[in-house]
Amino acid sequence: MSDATASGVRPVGVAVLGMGTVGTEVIRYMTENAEALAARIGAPLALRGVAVRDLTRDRGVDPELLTADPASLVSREDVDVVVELMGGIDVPRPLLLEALRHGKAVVTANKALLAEYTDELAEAADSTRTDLYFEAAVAGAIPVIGPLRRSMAGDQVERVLGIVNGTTNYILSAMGSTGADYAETLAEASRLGYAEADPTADVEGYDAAAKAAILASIAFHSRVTAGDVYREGISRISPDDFASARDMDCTIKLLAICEKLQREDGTEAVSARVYPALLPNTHPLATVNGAFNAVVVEAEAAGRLMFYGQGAGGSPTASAVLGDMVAAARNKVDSGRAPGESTYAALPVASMDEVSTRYHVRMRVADKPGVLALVAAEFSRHGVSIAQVRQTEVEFPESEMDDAEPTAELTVLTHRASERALADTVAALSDQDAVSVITSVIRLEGVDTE
Ligand SMILES: NC(=O)c1ccc[n+]([C@@H]2O[C@H](COP(=O)([O-])OP(=O)(O)OC[C@H]3O[C@@H](n4cnc5c(N)ncnc54)[C@H](O)[C@@H]3O)[C@@H](O)[C@H]2O)c1
Ligand SMILES: N[C@@H](CCO)C(=O)O
Ligand code: NA
Repeated sequence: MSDATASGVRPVGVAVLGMGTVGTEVIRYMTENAEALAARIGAPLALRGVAVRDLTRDRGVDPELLTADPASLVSREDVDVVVELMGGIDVPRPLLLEALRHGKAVVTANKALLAEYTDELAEAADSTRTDLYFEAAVAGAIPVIGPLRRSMAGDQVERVLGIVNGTTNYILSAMGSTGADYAETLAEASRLGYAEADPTADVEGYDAAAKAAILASIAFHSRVTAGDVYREGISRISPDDFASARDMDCTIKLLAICEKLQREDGTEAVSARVYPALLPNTHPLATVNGAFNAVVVEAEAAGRLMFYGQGAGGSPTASAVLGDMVAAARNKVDSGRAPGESTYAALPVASMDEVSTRYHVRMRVADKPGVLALVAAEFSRHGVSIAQVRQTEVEFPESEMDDAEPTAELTVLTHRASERALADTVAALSDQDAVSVITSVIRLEGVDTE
């Protein structure tokens, strides 16, 4: 570490890579609350440099500290903690490896990077016995990585169920309350600044899948990467799906689900998946609306815990980053180290075919004798047990009345069944002449009953 201050305490040197939405807030709070942070750490934080792309912009930071070359900061003698808030994978990956190999503690909010490369980052941190912190990478301000890594380190986590993407939760909440369709609501989310210019990572579930990978790895002491996570986005959810959910006292949420599965041979595996699912209105996650996030953790001894709050935005995300910076800086002052990554359990990742859940299947069928029996027979033939069936008559606009055959909409709620059995049932139903279309298949989560 570098020079001592007037009080004789050596400051903890900090380099911040990236000064965008989150980086700007981190530096602002770090400056405004410098005294309080110094008291909590036992030494002041000293900002040694900030990597930015555009050196000409006034950012309220001493221009001497700005550099367009992040590599020049990561191995500097007077830098102890490297805070990465640039985003992306290819640029930060070698920078953070370099920082860790030089013994710098790393704090990052970069879920995309962590969901692919935690292994090599953790290995680099181990090689110099330094820290790798990433609370902000999952559910922004909400403390969830810290509790899983530390507070629950003595328990056996069985399941993690979360709403971990604010953009999609905003869209689904708005669709549920206004009856608007997906495209209209996405446009509104963009207008309000919730959705990014390219919303693909959010609406197609990639962002949530990265977070699910990080959560599953920590919760089950195993290695799960983004590519291991089964993923479906929300773009096919329609106002009719919400109407049908309401009829069942349910809502629809994009869920990240990480759970331990018992395989047929008695061994255990991890399932990590992201998809929009029906959730009973009585479930604690059903009331999480707008851009908020929440994560429910179920563990053997603790039972069910719920973490709720702001999962995105400059200030909330900065809160998590600053918490990690304080912890990392304290460890530098005390020569301590945070709990590292533990993957001792090395559980394999289960395929989606091994997952079983309940399903809500909507289809349009010919409204004539024998059709209900035929549909029921297909479910039965594939070993899928039906829990409820609802039938409504489809009313056609007057202009189409002359050609229209009598048609019914059938809604079938199943008991728990395997993905494979359900997929086979749907394929068989689609081949039936009496079934004109399978309108939607949505899983039902958050119910304890079979
Ligand atoms: N914004 C949020 O709500 C939020 C929440 C949780 C996690 N995160 C994560 O935090 C990170 C930062 O997000 P953000 O919203 O602040 O992004 P941002 O795009 O607003 O900021 C990133 C900044 O990094 C700079 N940058 C990128 N590459 C650079 C390079 N090579 N050299 C110098 N500067 C470079 C960009 O110019 C930009 O100013 C991302 O990994 C993101 O996934 C963001
Ligand atoms: N795009 C993310 C930001 C937080 O990771 C979201 O909507 O939740
Ligand atoms: Na968090």
